[in-house]
Amino acid sequence: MNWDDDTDRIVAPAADGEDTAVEAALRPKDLGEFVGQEKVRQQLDLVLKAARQRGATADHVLLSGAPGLGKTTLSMIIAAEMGAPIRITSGPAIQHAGDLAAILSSLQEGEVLFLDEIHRMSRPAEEMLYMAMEDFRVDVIVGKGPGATAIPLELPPFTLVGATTRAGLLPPPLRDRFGFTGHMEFYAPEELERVIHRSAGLLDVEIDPAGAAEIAGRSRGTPRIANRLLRRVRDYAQVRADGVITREVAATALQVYEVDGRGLDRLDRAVLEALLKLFGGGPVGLSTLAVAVGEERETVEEVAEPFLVREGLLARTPRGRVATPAAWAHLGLVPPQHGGTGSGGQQGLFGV
Ligand SMILES: Nc1ncnc2c1ncn2[C@@H]1O[C@H](COP(=O)(O)OP(=O)(O)OP(=O)(O)O)[C@@H](O)[C@H]1O
Ligand SMILES: [Mg+2]
Repeated sequence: MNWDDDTDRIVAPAADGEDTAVEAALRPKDLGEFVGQEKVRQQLDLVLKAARQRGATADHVLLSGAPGLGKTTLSMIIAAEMGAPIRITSGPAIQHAGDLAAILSSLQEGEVLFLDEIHRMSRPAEEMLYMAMEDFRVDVIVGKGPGATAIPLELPPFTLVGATTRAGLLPPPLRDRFGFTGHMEFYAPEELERVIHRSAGLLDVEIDPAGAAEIAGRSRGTPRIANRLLRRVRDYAQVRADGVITREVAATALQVYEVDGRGLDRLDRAVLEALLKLFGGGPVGLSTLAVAVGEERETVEEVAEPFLVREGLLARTPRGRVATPAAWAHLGLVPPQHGGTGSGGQQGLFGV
């Protein structure tokens, strides 16, 4: 398996081709259907209601958060709640200021412009966006060199919804031009259970509460992963069981896909096992750890570690990677005793 392409993993947070095809059908259509994110939902509800009452276009909204938490979904909900059309584009698609000018000048009044991956826009486009957001105006440059002139072009009021997985990468002048910023958090297991029940209903698959809880616990706080695991469990339930997703069906199915009870996959477990069994829990350098699992440094650092750190299973320290007590417990191993000879570290090294 090619781990460098993160999308090969069943627990990858980014969308794969199948997700893209299915997600449209599973997307909540209004704020009421949108599960969890209570704070963002309440705040956004106020922003949108107030704008509607005033008969005005809603303020620009920035949504930040990890992949698969619902940024695209929420942008579509914003448009739906405002009864406005939505235009979808992304930072990487806008390389020249002219690309952006063309989009902006064709917007209708009140339209929502969704700019995904806004942190990946080119600099000149970004600067044009500042003026468009603040003054609803762009300067179209005609001609080149000293003879070039800027022709101001009025824009109808619109709502920019920007999405980013890396809010920290946005230049402050851009961040400041959003009237509201919503930070999307990872979802609690109970919230993911609600996502799973809802999706199961839409996919017409029978699932009991324990089955939903089992999938939720392995979904890494991410609705996209919950929906993906649900689809794989559904396949298993259909082929190997009587079609109903129970706790046992979910657990067995996800074992087949090597997703453990806490949502770790094969790579995550390989990293943890190497850290515990070969290096007594660390500290060990990233490069050494990567060699031990036969992976690139970057793969370990960018693909496996973030979730392990978030789960409190692994810590990054100045001296190297260290396993936490929770890591030993998760793999059912006993940490080495400090001090004595023939310690657990030795046992870890040669024993297993
Ligand atoms: N709060 C939610 N309630 C129900 N389903 C959700 C929720 N958030 C996300 N989903 C589901 O998860 C899937 C992924 O969501 P979405 O595409 O909006 O994520 P994203 O944040 O835009 O991800 P990316 O950063 O990769 O673009 C969608 O199919 C949607 O159905
Ligand atoms: Mg998205």
